[in-house]
Amino acid sequence: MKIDIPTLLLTLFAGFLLLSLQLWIALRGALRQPELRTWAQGSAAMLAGFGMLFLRPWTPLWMSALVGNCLFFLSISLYTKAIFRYVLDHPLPRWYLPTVGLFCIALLGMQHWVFQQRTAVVSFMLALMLTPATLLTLIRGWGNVAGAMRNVGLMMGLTCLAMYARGFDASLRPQQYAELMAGDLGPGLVLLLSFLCLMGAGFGFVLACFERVALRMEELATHDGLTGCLNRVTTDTLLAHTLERGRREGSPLSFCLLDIDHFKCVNDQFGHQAGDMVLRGFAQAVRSRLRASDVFGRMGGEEFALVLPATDGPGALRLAELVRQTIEQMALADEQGRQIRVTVSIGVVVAASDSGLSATRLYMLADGALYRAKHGGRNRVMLADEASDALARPAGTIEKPSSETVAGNFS
Ligand SMILES: Nc1nc2c(ncn2[C@@H]2O[C@H](COP(=O)(O)OP(=O)(O)OP(=O)(O)O)[C@@H](O)[C@H]2O)c(=O)[nH]1
Repeated sequence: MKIDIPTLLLTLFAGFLLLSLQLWIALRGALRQPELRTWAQGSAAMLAGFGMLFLRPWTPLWMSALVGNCLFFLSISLYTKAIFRYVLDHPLPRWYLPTVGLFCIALLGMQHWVFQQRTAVVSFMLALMLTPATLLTLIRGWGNVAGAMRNVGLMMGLTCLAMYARGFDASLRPQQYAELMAGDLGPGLVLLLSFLCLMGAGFGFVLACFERVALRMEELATHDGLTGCLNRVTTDTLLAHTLERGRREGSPLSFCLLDIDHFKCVNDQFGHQAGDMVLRGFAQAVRSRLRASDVFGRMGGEEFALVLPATDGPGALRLAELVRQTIEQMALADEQGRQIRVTVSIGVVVAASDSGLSATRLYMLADGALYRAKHGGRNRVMLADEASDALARPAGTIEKPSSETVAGNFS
């Protein structure tokens, strides 16, 4: 059974036209991502390549074979560039474009070869050009980036396999590829499969870009952009959730409020950017002391919170003290190399599984303990006391003991 090659080319042309249209729509919408733009350019080149091949009966051979294949090479290069950007955030490897250039020059020398030989070599060239991006997507992109990239990797892998297969088949059974406008069923299907998979990779890439945007938006909605900690809303939600869960499972929960001491002085003395750097360093240092199940959130400004599931009083106090010491020992430097040191005050509250304390009440108690820690000289950990910390401190009532000098915090 024979397959009519122009029909096949027309089908692929229509498919890539649809893909280009999708990409164009995606690019005009909220998805203005450079990688997607590069992929769209690749698809436009692919479309033009198919156009050239389709026009083969009516154009000189050099135009369809040379220009058409060069357009395919350009298209694969652009796809590869998009993948490298997406997965590694790197440009193309230095050797890549010179190699493609060599392939284009080789095409010039192949103009007088018989069709079968050219088919074999061009198939190998296309497969080789696609291999780095395929391997990159399968190896590096598999676990690290959006799940849709797995589909892209699989589709590109199938394209590569189909193109290598076509190359080998055309070398071993050249008679099957003798006719320009009609192919045997097997080779025709392999050709169709290779480009359909490439088209599938394109749709997968659009999805992967959407998925990455969605992940970023989710990250922005739940995390603090400066420190990478959870934001207040998420921390509050997780506190209520963990409290309820502890109650059901009969395990205690501890909640800590952490407030960097004299943080205003850091901003005043070293500048706001250094202040931001301290907040990031602080978050990183605290995080290094936590278990995976602990919740660490930024409640606003220089105030942070820890939700410690299945942690009793001694455990929470031990961790809080460890955090306090870690921050006390943390040495950061601003851009001019000036050393910045900060300390932290921590209020801790423990909710036994049968305590009936609400999340709001826990927050008030921890805040009261934090107030006592500040009032008692800062750089210390205080455990909440239901009797004395029953009422949250009025806002802005932390007094700086007169014996304390701000400069003592810095060196
Ligand atoms: N650099 C920087 N500063 C911030 C940020 N958020 C809040 N601040 C500053 O943090 C400071 C908090 O000051 P205060 O509430 O007086 O507290 P403090 O100076 O740490 O004093 P105590 O808590 O009493 O030890 C203010 O100067 C805020 O402008 C931020 O994201 N970046």
